[in-house]
Amino acid sequence: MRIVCLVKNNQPLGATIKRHEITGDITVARVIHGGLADRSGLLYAGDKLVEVNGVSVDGLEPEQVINILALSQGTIMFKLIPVSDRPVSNQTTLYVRAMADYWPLQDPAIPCADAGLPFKKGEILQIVDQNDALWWQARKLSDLSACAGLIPSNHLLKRKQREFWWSQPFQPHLCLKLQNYLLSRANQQSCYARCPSSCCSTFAAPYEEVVRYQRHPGDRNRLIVLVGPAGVGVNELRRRLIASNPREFQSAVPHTTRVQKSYEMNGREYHYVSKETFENMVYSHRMLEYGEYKGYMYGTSIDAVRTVLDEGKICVIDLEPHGIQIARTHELKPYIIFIKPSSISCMRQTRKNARIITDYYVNMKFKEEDLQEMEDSAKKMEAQFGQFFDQVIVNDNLQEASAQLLSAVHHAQDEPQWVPAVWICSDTQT
Ligand SMILES: Nc1ncnc2c1ncn2[C@@H]1O[C@H](COP(=O)(O)OP(=O)(O)OP(=O)(O)O)[C@@H](O)[C@H]1O
Repeated sequence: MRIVCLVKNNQPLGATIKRHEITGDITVARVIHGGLADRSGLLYAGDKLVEVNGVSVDGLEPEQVINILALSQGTIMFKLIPVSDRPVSNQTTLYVRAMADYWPLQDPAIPCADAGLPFKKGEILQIVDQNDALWWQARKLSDLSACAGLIPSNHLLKRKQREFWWSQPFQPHLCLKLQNYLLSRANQQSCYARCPSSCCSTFAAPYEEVVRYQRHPGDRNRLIVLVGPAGVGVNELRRRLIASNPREFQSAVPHTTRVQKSYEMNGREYHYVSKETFENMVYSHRMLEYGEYKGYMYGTSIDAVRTVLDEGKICVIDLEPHGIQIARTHELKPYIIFIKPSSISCMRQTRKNARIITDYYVNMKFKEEDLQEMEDSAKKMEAQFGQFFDQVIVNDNLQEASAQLLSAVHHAQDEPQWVPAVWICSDTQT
């Protein structure tokens, strides 16, 4: 038997308790890393509680013991039987990117909601304890000095996603996308990204292991991918970036099956290929995205991106969000920048003289519904793909957005970044 005294001082105890399934004893279920109990070094997972502040826990429910603990101020005295085999901590710290949001206060299954760590998709988490198959302990990268919190394990979060998915009304999944090889993404016909499992990624891993990556000056540049709703200014920003220094920045030359015009040069405006060649490229997964317009195929190939990168330049392309997963490879190491519209009231001012290309009109003024559609589409993109965005630029003032883009592109090449561990650890492409 051991007596343990902890001074609470309005902070949580930093431990959870449970009833042992076989013996019915109240035991310490887990000690939260960095919390009061952990820092004291006096409480361990598996310790059997006998008394709390002189009250026997025999026959009490865990909730009743928690109530006693919650009401205690100042010093808490535990009488306990120490666990015979203290867990040896041989865990390696792991960093992951959250691919889903998590709100502990809305999760009835969490052992202690107050000990939960809420997070949003895209946030980097430091996993400090995976001893429990269902509940891991983690900190946010943005607050590593804080005490850890409980998060659902990979397995558990996946199960939750699956349950949530089944509880939703059926919605047919369309992998149809708009495109911009010709005039505009807004006037496109059918266009497709290769549809990997990610496109139907309802059950994709909820956490992605990441590592810190610093590109060496001799390495290839990272591919820069711009994503945004039609009309937001992706093309304008890309054009301005390339025009600012064409020796440094370049776009990938698309492929097409349409006939070359007299003033065009093969490999400059497009790579002109036969339908058969184009289809072969699609089937051999060499297209990042492709589409059909007026009976001809258009697409951006991985080879075209590689050509730019091999010249030592920074390749800047725009992709529909469904194409992000295809571009996310060990070879291309894409840095994804989301171009976000500013508020509708701001756009009414800034887009007064701007022109949009629609299904029927080229160079048409933005109407109120175009701005609304842009805002709605941006929200959907963020909700579905926000976890992949390395940077978000609000395109309000064009000059400022261009300057931010330039700085983001250099940041991507020169500063250390969190990237998927498989890009670095594996020799194979992912
Ligand atoms: N910040 C801005 N302020 C004012 N006008 C802008 C701004 N950003 C873009 N524009 C203008 O808005 C129009 C649409 O931009 P852009 O063609 O780049 O859109 P997009 O995102 O590429 O969409 P799409 O592929 O449908 O054309 C263009 O006339 C462009 O000059």
